[in-house]
Amino acid sequence: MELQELRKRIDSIDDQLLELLSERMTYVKQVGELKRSQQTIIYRPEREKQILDRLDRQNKGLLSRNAIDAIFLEIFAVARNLELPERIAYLGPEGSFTHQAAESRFGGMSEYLVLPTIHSIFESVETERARFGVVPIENNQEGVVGETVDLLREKELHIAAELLLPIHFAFVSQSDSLSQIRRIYSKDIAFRQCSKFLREYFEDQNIELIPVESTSKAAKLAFQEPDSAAICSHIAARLYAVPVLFDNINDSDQNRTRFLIISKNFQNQKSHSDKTTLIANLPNTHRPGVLFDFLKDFYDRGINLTKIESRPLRQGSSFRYWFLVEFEGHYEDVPVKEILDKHGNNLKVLGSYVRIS
Ligand SMILES: O=C(O)C(=O)Cc1ccccc1
Repeated sequence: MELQELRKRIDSIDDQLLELLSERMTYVKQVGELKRSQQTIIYRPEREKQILDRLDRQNKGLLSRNAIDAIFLEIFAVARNLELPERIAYLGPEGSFTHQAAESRFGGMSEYLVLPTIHSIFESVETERARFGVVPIENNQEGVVGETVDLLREKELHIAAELLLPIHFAFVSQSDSLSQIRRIYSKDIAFRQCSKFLREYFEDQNIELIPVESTSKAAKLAFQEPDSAAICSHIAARLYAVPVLFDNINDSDQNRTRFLIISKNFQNQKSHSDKTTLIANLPNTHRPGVLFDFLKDFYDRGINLTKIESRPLRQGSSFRYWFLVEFEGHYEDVPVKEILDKHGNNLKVLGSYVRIS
């Protein structure tokens, strides 16, 4: 086919796409009207997952699952924003990994509130300055982000969804030579994920590792201070114009971070693959078998635990703990309900949401 003819066909498909997208939007609007009359929420991650799974099964063309997800997540976000503009808070400045995570789910059309700390993200969602907040919760090499886990217990918020992001770190600096570098800025969890690199290049040198609130803030500082460096994303390096000296310096190339989307008063309907997160503050944990008895309730009902993390209760000088527990299933499932009823006030459910593998 001639180039001109190919372009003509592409233009014609674009026209059809536009028309179909407009038609889709009229139906979304009608759903929105029905929902408003029922007082329900417009963001439905479990419904979006259902649509994406169905499209993936239908797909016989050239698009990969990732491509389908990227296109349709953007369509969903645009539709939600036309219905009801949504503001999303994330850990900034721009170019942080949390920024990437937020955009991957909420697209280019949402309004973003860029905040300096994880704590301020929780606060903005609590006070409803933002409808949703995106926070990192754990890394598959390094474990949990303590600040996020502790805030989940302190604040009365819910988990609407989870998402996973591959993480690749770059080492960036204005300096031409490593010997001129005096300080390295990054987020605490990022230093730990690049420990081999830091040992290999900087063990013998007198270099300060300075933890800051985010890797993108680190990149900004590295731009301002030529005798410093930062560990950050490629995107942050480009955004703040700091040259990349080493790429992919993470200890593991399978490095992934899990993020949560938090919201106030959010409840998901059941999907076919849900996960639930709860906080267990069990009484008498100094006695033998208390945790065992609790976990046995899950075992007896065939519920698969995916995570248990103990965190200090911070009660006086004691060494006592509460637990963040995650498992497969939805809080409306009968076996899960039985456990919730049995342990009543000792458990706080943070949410059931679509499980991402
Ligand atoms: O500092 C950032 O860029 C963040 O968004 C937090 C973070 C840091 C390292 C890995 C994943 C998330």
